[in-house]
Amino acid sequence: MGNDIVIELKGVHKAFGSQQVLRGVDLQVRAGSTLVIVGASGEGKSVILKHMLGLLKPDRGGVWVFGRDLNRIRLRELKEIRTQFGVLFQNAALFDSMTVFDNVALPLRERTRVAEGQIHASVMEKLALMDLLGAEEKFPAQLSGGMRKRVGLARALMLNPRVVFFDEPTTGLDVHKSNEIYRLFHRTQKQLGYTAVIVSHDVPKIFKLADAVALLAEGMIQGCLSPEAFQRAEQPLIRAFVETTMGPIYSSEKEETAFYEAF
Ligand SMILES: Nc1ncnc2c1ncn2[C@@H]1O[C@H](COP(=O)(O)OP(=O)(O)OP(=O)(O)O)[C@@H](O)[C@H]1O
Repeated sequence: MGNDIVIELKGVHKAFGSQQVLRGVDLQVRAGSTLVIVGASGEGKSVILKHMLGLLKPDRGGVWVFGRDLNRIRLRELKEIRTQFGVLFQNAALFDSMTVFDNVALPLRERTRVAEGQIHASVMEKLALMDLLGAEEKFPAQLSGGMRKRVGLARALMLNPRVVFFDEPTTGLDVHKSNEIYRLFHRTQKQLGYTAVIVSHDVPKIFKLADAVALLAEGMIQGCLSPEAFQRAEQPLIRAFVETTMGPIYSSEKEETAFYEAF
């Protein structure tokens, strides 16, 4: 594994009962890059993320994170690796009974011995980064969907992770709010320099942010290419995916303008 590869899957097979989901997935994630995994619903994109996070074990094949074989490490080491991960899943998974401040402070309180004074400073810094100052005493139910995702992103970035995983981060948001999430993603990635692995249906928008796009189909990665190469690829399954998803690229000129203005 080269020094600049932070995560690698080699020949990963995974079945649930009689359902064979992954049939030999090979994939590499480069340090500091943004990898976007695309593919039809139910193909196993989230299953790939769960292997990277060490939440699922392959039936066959292996997963290496920061050069370490997840099949050969102890739980303590896996937990140590996970402290360098940030995760933003579809529902943002906030605790409803906790304020925004406490939700964002949680990783520091649970996983570190940082003093409350420093926690306050760190939380306020992340809230400012997400344009959330003033919302710290609110509860999740009092927030809009877009704000909830931003709180989730603030929390995911709290421990300054080396890798951040996004599983369909804009599900349920309108165009404006999903552009806002991608704008904040772009800004924080530049500032903090993390590696990003994103599962998304926001094609073709996501191509603007990706360094590499990987198509999962028939249980395998059919190609992991730059967005430009992906859109020109001759490989029949990639071609078919591009043709069905790229259709009319933007539904309106207004939407296109709004997207570009967001950067
Ligand atoms: N823990 C599990 N037990 C049994 N089946 C599972 C489990 N996790 C995933 N699956 C099955 O694996 C398949 C792939 O699921 P996955 O959620 O990875 O798809 P996906 O590509 O992320 O889909 P979507 O784009 O709709 O989110 C599905 O058929 C799902 O039901």
